[in-house]
Amino acid sequence: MTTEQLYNQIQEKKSFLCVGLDVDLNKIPKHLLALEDPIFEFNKAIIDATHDLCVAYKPNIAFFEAYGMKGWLALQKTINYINDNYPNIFTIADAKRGDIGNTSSMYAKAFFEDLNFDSVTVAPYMGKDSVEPFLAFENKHTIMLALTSNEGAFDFQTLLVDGKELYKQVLETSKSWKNSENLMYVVGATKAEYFTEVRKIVPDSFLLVPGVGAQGGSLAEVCKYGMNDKVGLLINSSRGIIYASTGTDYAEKAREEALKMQQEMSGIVSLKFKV
Ligand SMILES: O=C(O)c1cc(=O)[nH]c(=O)n1[C@@H]1O[C@H](COP(=O)(O)O)[C@@H](O)[C@H]1O
Repeated sequence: MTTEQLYNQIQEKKSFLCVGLDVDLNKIPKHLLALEDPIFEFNKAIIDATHDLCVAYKPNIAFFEAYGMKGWLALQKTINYINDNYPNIFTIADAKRGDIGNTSSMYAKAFFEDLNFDSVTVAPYMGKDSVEPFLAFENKHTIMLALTSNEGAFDFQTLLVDGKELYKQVLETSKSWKNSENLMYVVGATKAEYFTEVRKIVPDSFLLVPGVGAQGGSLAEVCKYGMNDKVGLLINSSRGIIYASTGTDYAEKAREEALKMQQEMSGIVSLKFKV
């Protein structure tokens, strides 16, 4: 998918919501556990209930890998279900990969070719040759961690290197990499005050913004400081949407939560573009 197609979808749906699929068998409604593939059945119901309100889905790979072969099969069924039924929706494999070049190439193949995701999250710690193999794929996107939503972000990401915070160095340096137009960046919603600085370095890039909902970040604040001319944001909520209810009405309640976010986004988009 191209960023233009993603932007068109944002305009059409008046939404820049990404629903995170972080499926934990201890948290999903108990009646699903009797089914052959509870993870997929849970995802399918959430996707069917929210697809018109969001522009992206982000399965977090850890939540599938934790269940071994069954989990990986559920991941494959989930991505195929989205691609077959809602092909306009942007898909993010939240895998936070990155390794020496030839290994990164295999990670990229796994998520872009075998599973056919539109994007994958990547950690920048190993530098240029660990990220460029992901960037080589046309119309696929590499979402690199810049400033994360967790407390530990302050351990390294904001340390000064040559008088500049490390996350700023990461953003700046990555712009010189081959095919850097295929980069997007993760910036946590819990750090809204940093978005102004981020936008000075990457004014046009899409930012994946986790941390609203369960982690307490504010959608309005992120939009105030982080939005660009083309919105340029994908705001993720996982637990706040998918675990809105633990009863048989879980999909309905997930829709209600997604709708609340979409309505807030619709107001912001309409105001910004005066539509
Ligand atoms: O890359 C991510 O998606 C990510 C980066 C980050 O800085 N913080 C963060 O929470 N995430 C992911 O975003 C999701 C947030 O989930 P909730 O807090 O339940 O909305 C989880 O899948 C996290 O792994």
